[in-house]
Amino acid sequence: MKYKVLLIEHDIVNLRVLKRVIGKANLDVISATTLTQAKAIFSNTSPEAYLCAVVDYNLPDAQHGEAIDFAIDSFIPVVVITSSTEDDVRNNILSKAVVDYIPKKNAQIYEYLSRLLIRLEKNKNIGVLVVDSQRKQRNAMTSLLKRHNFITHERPNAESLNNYLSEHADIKLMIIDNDLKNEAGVDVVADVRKHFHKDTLSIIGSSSSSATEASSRALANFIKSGADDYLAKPYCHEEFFVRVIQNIEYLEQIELIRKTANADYLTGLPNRRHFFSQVNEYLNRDLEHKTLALMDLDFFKTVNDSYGHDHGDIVLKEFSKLLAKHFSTQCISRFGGEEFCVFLPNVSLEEAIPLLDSFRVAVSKKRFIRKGVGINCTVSIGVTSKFKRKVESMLGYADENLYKAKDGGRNCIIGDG
Ligand SMILES: Nc1nc2c(ncn2[C@@H]2O[C@H](COP(=O)(O)OP(=O)(O)OP(=O)(O)O)[C@@H](O)[C@H]2O)c(=O)[nH]1
Repeated sequence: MKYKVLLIEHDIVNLRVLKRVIGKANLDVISATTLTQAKAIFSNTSPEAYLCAVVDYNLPDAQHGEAIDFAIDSFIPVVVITSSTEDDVRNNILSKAVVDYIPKKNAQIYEYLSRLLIRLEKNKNIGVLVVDSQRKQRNAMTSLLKRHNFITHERPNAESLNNYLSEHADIKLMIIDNDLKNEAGVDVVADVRKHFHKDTLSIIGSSSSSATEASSRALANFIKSGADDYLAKPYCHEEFFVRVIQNIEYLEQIELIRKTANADYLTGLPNRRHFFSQVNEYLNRDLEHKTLALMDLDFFKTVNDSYGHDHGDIVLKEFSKLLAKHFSTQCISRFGGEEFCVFLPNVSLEEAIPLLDSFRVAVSKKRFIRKGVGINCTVSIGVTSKFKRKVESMLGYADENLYKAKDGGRNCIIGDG
């Protein structure tokens, strides 16, 4: 779903630039130059369709931030932009439940806004769990989190916490108070860490000790027990968001590194190393059937030589998409060059051959087009269900069959004889 952003800005030049920035973030812009106009537009739509509103503090018909109140009352998160440098304007803005406040100083604000919009959209799929015995504290945190579009979860204690986390895969961050009714937060963190690794769940410990020494002891205890960060109460909103965002971004970076390490650079398919680790997991499960197919595009050198390397790359990418579509529930991989592999767990050789053959036919019928030039390609496939302890043995048998398929004229499948 493509979200909308309600933009209320009276300066025409700025309006044009902001529209471009928001459009570039792949969001639909609904713009108005006055509050009256914004109200008229908004009356026909539901707030759920909006990611946020970007609102100028000073509008011709709303000179003191009234447009902010309108957006908040309409349940849309608000980002305020203003050219005012006065302290009372800043204080007035920050006294309202806004997401952020951006002074119109220089061109950098557009870059900042662009990153903020992307963050707000991503947050819609990210859950944050607040574990605190005090309802007031839980409400204060969840209301701040909702402002930034997070999915919020609350628990008054640690009862069945591991089950709750397992059942809610959207939760990427847990903020936990140390003074829970029947347990210390640090002990709960130590237990949670037995089941949820730092790569998949971030934890911020929290406590309301007013003494500096006690607070720094709580921090050390939390970190030693497996938390990633610490938030002392009372906290200011900006510190709260900085810590939340930093911990979420850390997880996103880990995820990005993991994806990059596991993917083939050209096609995005799992690479050979990742394929081996996936298949080995299946092999440890003692499956009834195990089938593996090795595939190789036919005369691919001729494709490169006749149409150029770029066209060859397009063929490899399109072939990969087709492979992923046909074998969406199996383990697939680009092994390198024009060689691909599919592991079909719990599929017998007899069941696999028609599936693989329908893929072979689909490849032979596809026109791989680049810059208006279309070419056809075929694929040879060697398939096996023979297995001796390791995946490498299956690859050896599949390779022998692939060799026979090439030798037998290509564009065909050869199974165990
Ligand atoms: N465009 C492109 N070509 C690649 C890539 N990796 C390997 N190749 C090319 O794939 C071709 C493989 O050629 P060969 O091993 O001779 O095999 P073939 O021409 O497909 O012939 P058969 O396998 O016998 O049907 C070579 O020209 C490689 O340069 C790549 O990432 N992109």
